[in-house]
Amino acid sequence: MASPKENFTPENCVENYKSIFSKTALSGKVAFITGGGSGIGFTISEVLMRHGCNVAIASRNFAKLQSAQSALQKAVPGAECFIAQMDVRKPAEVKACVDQILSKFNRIDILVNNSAGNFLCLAEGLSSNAYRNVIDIDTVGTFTTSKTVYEAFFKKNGGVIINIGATLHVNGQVLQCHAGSAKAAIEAMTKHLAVEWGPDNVRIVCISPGPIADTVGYSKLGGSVFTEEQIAQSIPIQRVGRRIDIANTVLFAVSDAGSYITGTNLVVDGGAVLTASNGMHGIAQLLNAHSKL
Ligand SMILES: CC/C=C\C/C=C\C/C=C\C/C=C\C/C=C\C/C=C\C=C\C(=O)SCCNC(=O)CCNC(=O)[C@H](O)C(C)(C)COP(=O)(O)OP(=O)(O)OC[C@H]1O[C@@H](n2cnc3c(N)ncnc32)[C@H](O)[C@@H]1OP(=O)(O)O
Ligand SMILES: NC(=O)C1=CN([C@@H]2O[C@H](COP(=O)(O)OP(=O)(O)OC[C@H]3O[C@@H](n4cnc5c(N)ncnc54)[C@H](OP(=O)(O)O)[C@@H]3O)[C@@H](O)[C@H]2O)C=CC1
Repeated sequence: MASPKENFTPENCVENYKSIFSKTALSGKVAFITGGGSGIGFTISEVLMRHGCNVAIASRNFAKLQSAQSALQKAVPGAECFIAQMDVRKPAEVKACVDQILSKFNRIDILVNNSAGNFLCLAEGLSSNAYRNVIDIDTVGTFTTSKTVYEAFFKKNGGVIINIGATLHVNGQVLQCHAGSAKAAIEAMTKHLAVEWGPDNVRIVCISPGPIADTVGYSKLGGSVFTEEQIAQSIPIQRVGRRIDIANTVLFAVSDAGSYITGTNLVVDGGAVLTASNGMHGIAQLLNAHSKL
């Protein structure tokens, strides 16, 4: 079976990227990727650029965005990467960021709501502030950014919104009450917005990854405790996900090939959610040994 176990260059880009799509599939388009300076968001940005799309990436850490921009421009000189600092929890910063992107490119065709925060914690040990903070970043941040882009551009011109979800809420994953609740709401929001904004030619698609190696999420949520082989054994496809798996799915969903897809959730996890271990005692005891992971 073909495995996209790609190698990364020192700049974290995909080495010898082989596209299944035409390299001009997204020519002339502009994508706004929140949290595009690292992990899954970085590879989504790279893959969209490799198909002719200019991108804008934004998050809190400007130095991280600068180094991502320089790596992306080096790997894909034919497309432009614009960076802006913003916190998705602050509507004024999101609005200023969208205004900057529109003054730079005059358009936004694709929004990827990828920014998120997470950690492992039993509900019993979670403060209300910690729960609220994750909901603020993931769920409210997704709503604020979607609404801001809709009002500023999509309402008149149409567009595609990709919400990066997760499968945590499907089985009530232990240690994930905060993030599972946040991602469940994102999945629901995807349907509500698809219904309301469909007539304006706006599609909204949720893409929910399983465990994705080489990411902050993976190492924070158990990937640094269990080996890749241990995690792979529990997944029907027998390997952990790679960033490219999610980036290629985003490419498909935003391309013309995905033009009739809206209001749905694409789970991209090799079947992991079907067989994921979720025992309070096994996982919680092991991981609780690493308090505040
Ligand atoms: C799912 C796995 C379950 C079990 C594992 C078992 C086996 C699995 C094996 C492998 C798994 C491999 C992969 C996982 C699979 C799926 C993952 C699915 C979803 C992933 C979702 C993600 O979002 S990943 C993205 C990860 N990236 C980040 O988190 C980067 C951004 N993060 C941050 O900025 C911070 O971490 C933050 C979220 C805390 C936000 O920072 P900030 O706004 O500065 O917040 P603070 O002021 O620091 O804190 C606010 C309150 O939160 C409390 N807090 C903070 N950290 C913790 C912690 N670790 N534990 C408990 N509470 C915490 C903090 O104390 C504050 O509350 P107060 O009451 O004190 O004010
Ligand atoms: N990794 C995995 O296995 C899985 C990941 N996911 C999802 O994939 C997405 C990417 O995760 P991953 O690549 O692992 O992790 P990263 O930590 O690399 O990505 C999260 C990004 O969000 C940004 N961010 C965090 N808080 C804010 C904020 N308040 N405002 C703006 N941006 C913010 C971060 O940048 P900065 O710090 O500069 O703000 C960072 O670039 C997330 O939505 C996550 O929930 C879902 C399932 C599995």
